[in-house]
Amino acid sequence: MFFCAKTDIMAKLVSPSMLSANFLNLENDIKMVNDSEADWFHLDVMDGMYVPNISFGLPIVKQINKIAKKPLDVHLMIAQPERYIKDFKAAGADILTIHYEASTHLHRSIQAIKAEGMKAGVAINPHTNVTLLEDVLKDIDMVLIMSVNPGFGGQKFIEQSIHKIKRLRMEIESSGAQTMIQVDGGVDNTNAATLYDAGADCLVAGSYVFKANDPQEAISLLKKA
Ligand SMILES: O=C(CO)[C@@H](O)[C@H](O)COP(=O)(O)O
Ligand SMILES: [Fe+2]
Repeated sequence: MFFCAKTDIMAKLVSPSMLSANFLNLENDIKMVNDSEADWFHLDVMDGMYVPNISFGLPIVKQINKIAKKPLDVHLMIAQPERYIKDFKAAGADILTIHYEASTHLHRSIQAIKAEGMKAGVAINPHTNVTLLEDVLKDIDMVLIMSVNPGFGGQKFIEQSIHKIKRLRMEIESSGAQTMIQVDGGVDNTNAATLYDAGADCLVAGSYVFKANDPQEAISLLKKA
């Protein structure tokens, strides 16, 4: 399943974050995700400016795209993301998520992502109120609620995020938008069911999946939560 509207079917998607994969043997982890119940590949691009960490960029996304058999869900944690929309399309991104806080002309950037034929996502940090997205909700395919501060894997889930998911779900339903809700940061088998119940459609999990003895089983547990 690529995208599905909440109103059609209860979506329970899982997008493993490759930030926690083994970069000495990335091919092995890509194949593991290909053969798992995961829906997408979550690729965290960090620039050391918008967030304090540097992860990977276009060359790695291009390589992953060569063998990934599922959509590439690219989470851009970079300043002025509008500069790279065409490049990430060329690298193979299917869903391109940019940060509300990093975008001066958010509406224009959303249109540019869609004009390239990608699904458009907007991410919000823990301090950003979901109501700020009211005027673009119908224009975007997905809202990514950061449940940790962006920049690193392996952080503790921020409980207030559950309230934000519920509030955003209510806003989406009352506006008639078809926007999906993705939750990213500190997700594991102890909070997955609560997040889906609160209104999440897609869970991102990095360390929970890749530190598990059996990563495919960890993905299945999230799908079944
Ligand atoms: O965007 C980010 C971090 O900025 C995430 O996608 C993390 O990579 C998720 O990692 P875990 O919290 O699941 O370990
Ligand atoms: Fe992410």
